[in-house]
Amino acid sequence: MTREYLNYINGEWVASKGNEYRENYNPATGELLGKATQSTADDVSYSVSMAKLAQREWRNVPAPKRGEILMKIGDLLKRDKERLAKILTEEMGKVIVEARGEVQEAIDMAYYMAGEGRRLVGQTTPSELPNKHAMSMRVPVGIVGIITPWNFPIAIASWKMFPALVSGNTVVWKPASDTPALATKFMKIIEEAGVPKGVVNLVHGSGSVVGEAIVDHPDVGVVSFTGSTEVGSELASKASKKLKKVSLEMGGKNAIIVMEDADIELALEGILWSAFGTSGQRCTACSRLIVHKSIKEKLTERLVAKAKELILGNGLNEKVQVGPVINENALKQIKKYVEIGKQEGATLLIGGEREHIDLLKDGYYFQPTIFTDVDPSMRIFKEEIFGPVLSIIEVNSLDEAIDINNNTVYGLSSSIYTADVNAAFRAMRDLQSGIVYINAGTIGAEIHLPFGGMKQTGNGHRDSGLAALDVCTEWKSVYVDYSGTLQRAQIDNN
Ligand SMILES: NC(=O)C1=CN([C@@H]2O[C@H](COP(=O)(O)OP(=O)(O)OC[C@H]3O[C@@H](n4cnc5c(N)ncnc54)[C@H](OP(=O)(O)O)[C@@H]3O)[C@@H](O)[C@H]2O)C=CC1
Ligand SMILES: O=C(O)CCC(=O)C(=O)O
Repeated sequence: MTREYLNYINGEWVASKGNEYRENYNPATGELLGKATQSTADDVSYSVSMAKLAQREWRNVPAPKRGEILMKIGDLLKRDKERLAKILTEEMGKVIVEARGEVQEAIDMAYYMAGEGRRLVGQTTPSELPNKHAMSMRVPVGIVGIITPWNFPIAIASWKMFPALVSGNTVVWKPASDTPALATKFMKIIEEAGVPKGVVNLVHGSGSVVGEAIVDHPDVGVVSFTGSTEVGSELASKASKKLKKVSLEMGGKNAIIVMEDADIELALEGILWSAFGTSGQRCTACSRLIVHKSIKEKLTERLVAKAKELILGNGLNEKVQVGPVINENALKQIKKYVEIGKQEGATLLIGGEREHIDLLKDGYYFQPTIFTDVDPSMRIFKEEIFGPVLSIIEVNSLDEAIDINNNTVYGLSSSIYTADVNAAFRAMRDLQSGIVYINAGTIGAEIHLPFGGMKQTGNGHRDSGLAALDVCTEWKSVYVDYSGTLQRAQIDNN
């Protein structure tokens, strides 16, 4: 029997009245997994009204109690970690070990934000006047609209949802159309943890209907989005006309720099997993390798040999290292860029084709692909491909490497391999990206630090870490005058 994924609105599992469904498939095998209800703008409107009602009480639940509920969510995610990881691999394709790692991020985020329930610190300051108290506190914005992508379907949702909940907001969440099964299982855990009805609402459906309705709704105070630059910038311009707060986390064209004094074995591992892990479908994936001329040949040779040995296949098999890409469109998009690279004059060293695996004929596999002789004017150097495609660029100095790293409209993650502490500190200072790694690849962010990028990767906001609270709260400054007399600051009596 085909599984049905329903909306969860005001504590009830319901299908959209529109009565339309979208099927979801296992990208490793082509197997039909289930079908998700396709919601309408009316469903969004109903969920927003329920979220609004629920927020009246939720905002007054003491924050430590809200934190306890998040703690419970963390416990349940931990209990069901293996089941969640399996659903994630089946639906999205990433290999099981990465899926476990992603679920762990949601667990970590739940516990981290649970602790925030006992902090949520504001400031107290001296007043200019006698017998007057001055302080500031965070207050919830109200309703947070969350729109998430398929590549990290539970981690990114947790980065956005848990800060919103602990600070007293309610949520309307639209997951990606390609990952409704995991969203449903996540929502069931939230329900089981005792989150009151209406506090988190899940609405399945397309970006153009459900996503836009969330952005358009006047009662949604914040929209937190991760996905493509095209959709993010479009959505932001609409929302900003309504003076909404928008947090955007979008593309990347991340680079690893390898200097002549680097530990080559270490660098090879970092490059391999940053470029080909998750089939290159991370916004932090490394798609540009900037190598010092003196070691380029040796590094390239070793890298190609290692990439050839990667085992492609169904990520449920523990031995598999690279799973499929998300769908047929992704395959086409990646192949298109391979052809562009060839036409632009880059040299294809390995890969470049769809991979057909005997027993997995309907899976969407793409070979790990490496280009060399790439220059910064090429589209494969500049544009996000979101697949297992790496471009190698040769440099003569650290200055040149940093310039090339920064020569992109994006600014998410950068890395440098070097044994020179001076070079490491210069890179830390000068690389224009929200995340910098020294002697590690471009992937593997931890939840207690801010996650996000500079330039066109985002709009200045961050997921994760304490910075995530800034997205879903406002600052309120409060003055308490207990002098019993009329006193006014900033009136000069002298
Ligand atoms: N920075 C990152 O982490 C990510 C970047 N990307 C980039 O985006 C590209 C495309 O991936 P994709 O997942 O399709 O990204 P999209 O930007 O299309 O989708 C991200 C989310 O936004 C929704 N959405 C789509 N259109 C609208 C709209 N008009 N208004 C509101 N919400 C909308 C999607 O819904 P639906 O699923 O229904 O279309 C999904 O939930 C990738 O190739 C990659 O370059 C993708 C994923 C993550
Ligand atoms: O690799 C990471 O650090 C996180 C990646 C991620 O969240 C993304 O690609 O969307």
